[in-house]
Amino acid sequence: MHIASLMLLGSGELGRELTIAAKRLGCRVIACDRYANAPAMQMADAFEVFPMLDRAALRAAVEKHRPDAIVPEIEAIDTATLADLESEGWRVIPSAKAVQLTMNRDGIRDFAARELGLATSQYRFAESREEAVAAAEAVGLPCVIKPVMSSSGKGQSTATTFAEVEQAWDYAVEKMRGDRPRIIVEEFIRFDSEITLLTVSTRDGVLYCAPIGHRQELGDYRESWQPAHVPKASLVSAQEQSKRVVEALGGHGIFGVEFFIRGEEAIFSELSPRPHDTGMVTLISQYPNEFELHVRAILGLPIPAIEVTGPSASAVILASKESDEFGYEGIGEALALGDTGKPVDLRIFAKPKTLKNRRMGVALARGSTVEEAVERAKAAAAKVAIRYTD
Ligand SMILES: Nc1ncnc2c1ncn2[C@@H]1O[C@H](COP(=O)(O)OP(=O)(O)OP(=O)(O)O)[C@@H](O)[C@H]1O
Ligand SMILES: NCC(=O)N[C@@H]1O[C@H](COP(=O)([O-])[O-])[C@@H](O)[C@H]1O
Ligand SMILES: [Mg+2]
Repeated sequence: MHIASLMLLGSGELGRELTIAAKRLGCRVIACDRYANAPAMQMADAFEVFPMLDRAALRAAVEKHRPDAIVPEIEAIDTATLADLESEGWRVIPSAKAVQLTMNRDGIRDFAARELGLATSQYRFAESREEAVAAAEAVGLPCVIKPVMSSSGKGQSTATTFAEVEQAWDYAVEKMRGDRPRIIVEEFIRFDSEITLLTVSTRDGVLYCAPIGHRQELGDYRESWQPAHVPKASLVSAQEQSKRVVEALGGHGIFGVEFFIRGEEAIFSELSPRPHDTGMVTLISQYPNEFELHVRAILGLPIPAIEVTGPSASAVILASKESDEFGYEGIGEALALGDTGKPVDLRIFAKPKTLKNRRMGVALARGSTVEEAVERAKAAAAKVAIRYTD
C-alpha cells in the first residue's frame, strides 16, 4: 500500500498529537514551523524551518517533499500560495477555501453571517480609530474588539466606554499579525456558556463529537470539559449550523466550531478548519480523539463510532516568563492524583522556549462529573511547576 505523507504547516502541540496519530496509521509526516525543535518536529520523519507566511519557502517545501496532503496547523499561512497549490493539483486540508476564509476573522464572519445566514453577534469592521468608535456606536457597548488577524486572544479586549474603544484600537493594532490594521468590533454576548462542537467532515458524511465546554481568560482557554451540558435545542441548532458551514467550506477533516450558548440559542462565533485547542480534552475523553479523527477523515478511512469514555477535562499549564533554560517539577505529584480509579494524565509539549502565558503543557483528567473532572485537571496542572534556571 502507498504510504501517505502529510506536511504540517505549523508544528505546535496540536501538530504533535496529530503526528502521533498519523504515524500510528503508518503515515510519513513532514513538520514545518518558524522555529527549530517545535513540538511536532520532535515526532516527525522530516522537518523544515521557515515562516509559514513566506510564499517562496512554502512552495519550495511542498515541491521538495511532494506530500499527499498539506495540513495547516496554524492560522497564519500564505493562503494565496495554498490556493495556487490546490489549483495545481496538490491537496490542501480541508480545502484552500476553508483555510483562506478562516485565516482572518473578517473572511469567516462575513461568510457565516451573510452567505450562510448563521446567527452571530452584531459586528462591524474598522480600519482607523474613528471607524472603531463609529463601529462601537453601531453594535453598542460593551463591545469586544479583536484584530482581524490574530488568534488565542492576542490583541483582544472588551470596551465599556468610547474612550476604551480608542484604547482597544491601539492595543489591537499593536498586537495584530500582518501589516494592515483592521479590527472587528463585536457586540458583547452575555452567554450562559460557550462550546466547541468538533465536527468531522468525512467521505461518508458529517459526524459530531459531544460538545466541549470551555472557560477563557485573556481570550485564551484555561479549562475545557466534555460533555458540556447545554439545552438540547441549542445543541441541535449548533449541529445544524456546523454542518452548513463545514459543507460550504468543503473538503474532509475535523473542524472546531465555536458557539456561545444563550438559553436555547447557539450563536456562531468562529471556527478552526483543524483540531481545536479546547479539543485536547479528547485525548482522555473520547475514542478516537480529535487528532485521530482528523487523520481518518484526511485518509478517507472509516469512523464507525465515536465513543465518549466519561466526564473529562483538560487544564492548561502556562509559563510565567520568557526563558530558554528551564525544566519541569511535580510531574510525579500530578500523575499521583490518578489514584482514585479515574485517570489523570499529562502532555508536556516540549517547546524549546517559554514566554509569559505561553501554553507549555496540559493536564487531563476524568471524574464522576465534568465539574469533578475540571477540579482534578486543575489540581494536576497546579502540581506541575516550570523551574527557570536563567
Ligand atoms: N462577542 C463576544 N461576546 C462575548 N465574549 C466574547 C466575544 N468574542 C469573544 N469572546 C470571548 O473571547 C474568547 C476568544 O475569542 P475568539 O474565539 O474570537 O478569539 P481567538 O483569539 O480566535 O481565540 P482562539 O484562537 O483561542 O480560539 C471567546 O472564546 C469568548 O470567551
Ligand atoms: N488556538 C490555536 C492553538 O492553540 N494553536 C496551537 O498552538 C500552537 C502555537 O503555540 P505557540 O504560540 O506557543 O507557539 C500551534 O502550533 C497549535 O498547535
Ligand atoms: Mg476562539
